[in-house]
Amino acid sequence: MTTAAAPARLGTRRSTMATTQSRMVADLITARTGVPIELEPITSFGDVTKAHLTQLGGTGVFVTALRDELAAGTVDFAVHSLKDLPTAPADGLVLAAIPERDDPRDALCARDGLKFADLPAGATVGTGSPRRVAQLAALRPDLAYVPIRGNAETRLGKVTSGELDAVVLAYAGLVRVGRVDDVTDVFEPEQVLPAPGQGALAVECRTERAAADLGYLASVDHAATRAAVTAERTVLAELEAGCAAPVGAHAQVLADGGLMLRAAVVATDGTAAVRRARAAAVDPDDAGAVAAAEGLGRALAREMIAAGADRIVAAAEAEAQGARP
Ligand SMILES: NCc1[nH]cc(CCC(=O)O)c1CC(=O)O
Repeated sequence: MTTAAAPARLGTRRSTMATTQSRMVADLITARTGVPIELEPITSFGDVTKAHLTQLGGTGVFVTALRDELAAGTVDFAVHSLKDLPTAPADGLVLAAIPERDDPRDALCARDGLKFADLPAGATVGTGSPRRVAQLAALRPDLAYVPIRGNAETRLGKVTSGELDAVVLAYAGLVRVGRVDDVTDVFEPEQVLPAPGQGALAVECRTERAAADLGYLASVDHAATRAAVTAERTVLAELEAGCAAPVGAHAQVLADGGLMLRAAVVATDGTAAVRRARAAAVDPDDAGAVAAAEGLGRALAREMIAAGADRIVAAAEAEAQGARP
């Protein structure tokens, strides 16, 4: 139980990006509610293993350790990168707040200030994301895509050391670790659709506490972000795809209050793709906004499945299974 005097305990992974984003959320909560918060660093299996992400079954590994501490009551709430959260809800836990998202786009960090179009044929591009490889290979099949692991600093080091010509990372993550100056190009969603929920954070706590002593977490929820990421993640869920699947999705609240959702499923070799877009009248401030966003995501996913998207997802998952020891 958190007393009025004792600071609330916020569970966070130890990486620079995780602690920075947790501190961002903690400061926002304190600014809006006056509640003092202290960060409790937690080590996840994903942080200590050298295995490739696809061999670990996706980014769920980063999440499990934080959720164990929430269930045990050793921390009061946790901050995750939303895109790392499995779409299936966790028993006894709830996303009490989804703060306003940062820039969701993917970014290129290349040597010599090079833009994507200027990379020479055969240039090496490092990424651990099948979603990025699939979409980049469709744009530039003449480049060599190299699987990489590690935090943002480790990945950027492969470019400065000359091991790779470029790496691709999320713009939001680069901002949070103070490395936005390494960005040499940014991919618009029309070129490379981000991961569902990319750039957004999620504040998670035990369900019964969200409506009780942790009710103040709702103070940092951002309705337009919640509607957008709900639509994006519903596409992923409906496709029965994991966080490591070659699925991109991005939703935007339109000026007229509608919600425009775009999604793509692209074969990891860039040869086959299903891309669709659909809009719906979703007012983020309306009580039914989340349900309407789910309906939009479900409808778009079913349209994509009818065009063969599930077969591309299944092939990619089989390929990833084949890569796991
Ligand atoms: N698992 C890696 C991860 N999880 C969230 C982000 C980016 C930050 C965000 O999406 O909030 C990253 C790094 C990356 O994709 O470059």
